[in-house]
Amino acid sequence: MAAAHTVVVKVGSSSLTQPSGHLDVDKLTALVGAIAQVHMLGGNIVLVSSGAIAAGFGPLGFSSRPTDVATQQAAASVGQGLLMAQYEAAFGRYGIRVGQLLITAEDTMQPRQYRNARRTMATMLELGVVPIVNENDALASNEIRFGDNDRLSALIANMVRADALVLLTDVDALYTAPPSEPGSRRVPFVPNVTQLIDEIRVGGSGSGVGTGGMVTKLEAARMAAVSGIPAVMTSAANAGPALMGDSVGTAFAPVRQRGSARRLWIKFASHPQGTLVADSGAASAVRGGRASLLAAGVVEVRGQFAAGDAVWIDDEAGNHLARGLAGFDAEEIPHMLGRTSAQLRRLLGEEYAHPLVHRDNLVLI
Ligand SMILES: Nc1ncnc2c1ncn2[C@@H]1O[C@H](COP(=O)(O)OP(=O)(O)O)[C@@H](O)[C@H]1O
Ligand SMILES: N[C@@H](CCC(=O)OP(=O)(O)O)C(=O)O
Repeated sequence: MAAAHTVVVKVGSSSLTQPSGHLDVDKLTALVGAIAQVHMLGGNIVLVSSGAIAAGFGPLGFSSRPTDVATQQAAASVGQGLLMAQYEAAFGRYGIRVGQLLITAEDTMQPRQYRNARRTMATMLELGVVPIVNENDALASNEIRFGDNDRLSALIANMVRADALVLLTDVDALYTAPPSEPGSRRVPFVPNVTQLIDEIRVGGSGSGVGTGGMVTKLEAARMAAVSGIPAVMTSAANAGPALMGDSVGTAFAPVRQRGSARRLWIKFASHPQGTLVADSGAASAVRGGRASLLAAGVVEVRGQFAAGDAVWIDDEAGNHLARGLAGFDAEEIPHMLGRTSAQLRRLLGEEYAHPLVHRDNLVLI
């Protein structure tokens, strides 16, 4: 961490607000102080900040976080402005400019939006601006929204080629079980987060304002790890020591070289809307990696989905082999099953002579 040049810091709702649903300006100011210190030492920081919904519901007169999506979106629209006003003022005391980026899950997968977001953030960093990122809650549709910002922060870390990801929350570390359970123990280091799962029991949010709890934080750590990015998870109160490289919280080692953000999204963040069942030949081709799923090797299609939606690819025994983005709507696929590309071209036309899932859009489980 001490050697990292570009760091993505994610802070959760519970670390920025009071339980009443109003922004806790002292907490926000303390966080900004820690980030400003790194910035003044020449480090690049991208801040992924939650808190729009939590900051918006109190001023709108609600006594607790709304549960329906439309009201959450309205609360986020109110809260996002309040949040940015506080960040502008707090960073302004150090002479640091901030800029807002509101991103949807689609932006992290569509190549053009992805490139634009990456270029904008790179330019902001060159200009000495601290980008402050949140999910575009007002626009994100229910089926595809992240909801929490943990996984979004891992995708942003991948996007800006960060050297480290810092997840700040209301608990000081990962524990062997939800910390409210007696006997749960602190876990200081996770050498391979992709293999962790059996010994650690994780639960949802404990705060009433956060979303996702430890489940999505571990997913974010896993996404970072397979992108070659180390992660640290600790409480927002430990932001300063964590950014300075002190051993606080839980450190997650990277397990692999950097991969593409699009494939990370498909593997960890997409919501499959249906299933394509592969015959034994297609199943072994998919398992082997780098193969597209052709209609000739698919025996069944289940579910309602449109071209571009995520689907499971299963074998005939019902095992999940992979996730991918469908190349066609579910209704189009029954006419295509079992046919080769040449047959599809002849019978249905050139636009059908394509894989059901292209290998660039297919990720093994
Ligand atoms: N094994 C675990 N170790 C640590 N915290 C856990 C664990 N399982 C569940 N949690 C809960 O996850 C919460 C943090 O998630 P969340 O409330 O979504 O925070 P944020 O708003 O920062 O994203 C903690 O307060 C804790 O109650
Ligand atoms: N984009 C939402 C994030 C929702 C949320 O609660 O996230 P988190 O606190 O990171 O679990 C917001 O700003 O309110």
